[in-house]
Amino acid sequence: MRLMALEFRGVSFRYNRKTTVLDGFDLRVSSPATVLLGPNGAGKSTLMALAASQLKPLDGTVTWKGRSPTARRDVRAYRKAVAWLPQHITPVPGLTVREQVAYAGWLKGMNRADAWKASAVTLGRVGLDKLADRRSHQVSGGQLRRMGIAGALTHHSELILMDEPTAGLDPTQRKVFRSLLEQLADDVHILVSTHQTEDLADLYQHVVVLDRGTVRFHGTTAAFHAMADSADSAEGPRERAEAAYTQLVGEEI
Ligand SMILES: Nc1ncnc2c1ncn2[C@@H]1O[C@H](COP(=O)(O)OP(=O)(O)OP(=O)(O)O)[C@@H](O)[C@H]1O
Repeated sequence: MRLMALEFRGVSFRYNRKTTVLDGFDLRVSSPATVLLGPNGAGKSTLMALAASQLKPLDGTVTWKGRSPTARRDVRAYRKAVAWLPQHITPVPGLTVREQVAYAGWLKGMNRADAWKASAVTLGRVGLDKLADRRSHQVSGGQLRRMGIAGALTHHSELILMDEPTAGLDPTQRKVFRSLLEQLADDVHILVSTHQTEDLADLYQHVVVLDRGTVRFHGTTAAFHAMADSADSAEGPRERAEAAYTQLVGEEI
């Protein structure tokens, strides 16, 4: 069986001549729930977009279970297995929530009937069954993100990449989303970039800290928190995470 791991090997990427974001970058993420932290401009979104095959490395490879989105024979399987939840989800005009979820399955190669059937189940899983018939442009930001997850579950993604999934959500929506992430961890891998450090240990087994295209820390959440043990102010989980982060990056989240 191929190992469930996302690997960046010798990856280089720049947007233009001046902005090199990654240069010979290596990272291997294999834990089911990993959080990616880093200051603004660290390269988190770029890393996620490369893993989502929205961007192409100038050099090196990105693989999931040994498959690369840039290899012709792998591209379909890779895109089916790896789902991408960008920060801003654009609803397809005119489609209902359920239609859009089924559409996500169809886009990944499912037949219409299977995608439609699966969409009812996955909407239930994300708690949106009551909104299934509502137009997708008439739901809130948090509901849109849950709809995106339902789409990823519909085509049985193995890894869901999420860029700042709780940004801009009110505390109630954030709580709903976090409990959904907790449930997801049972059967799908997640890689989440975030600035929200509260209760990292409840959700993630591993932490990656990225700073200017370099991995400053990669280890268990317990090891990450342990770095803050000597800090006086590190009382609650959030404070401990922030203290650990500050030690690594030298600034607050
Ligand atoms: N489309 C683009 N064109 C040119 N430069 C870009 C583009 N997108 C990002 N960059 C630059 O690439 C670098 C990495 O940006 P990226 O968005 O990946 O960082 P980030 O860690 O996600 O930051 P944030 O937390 O602010 O979202 C930054 O210097 C940024 O200014």
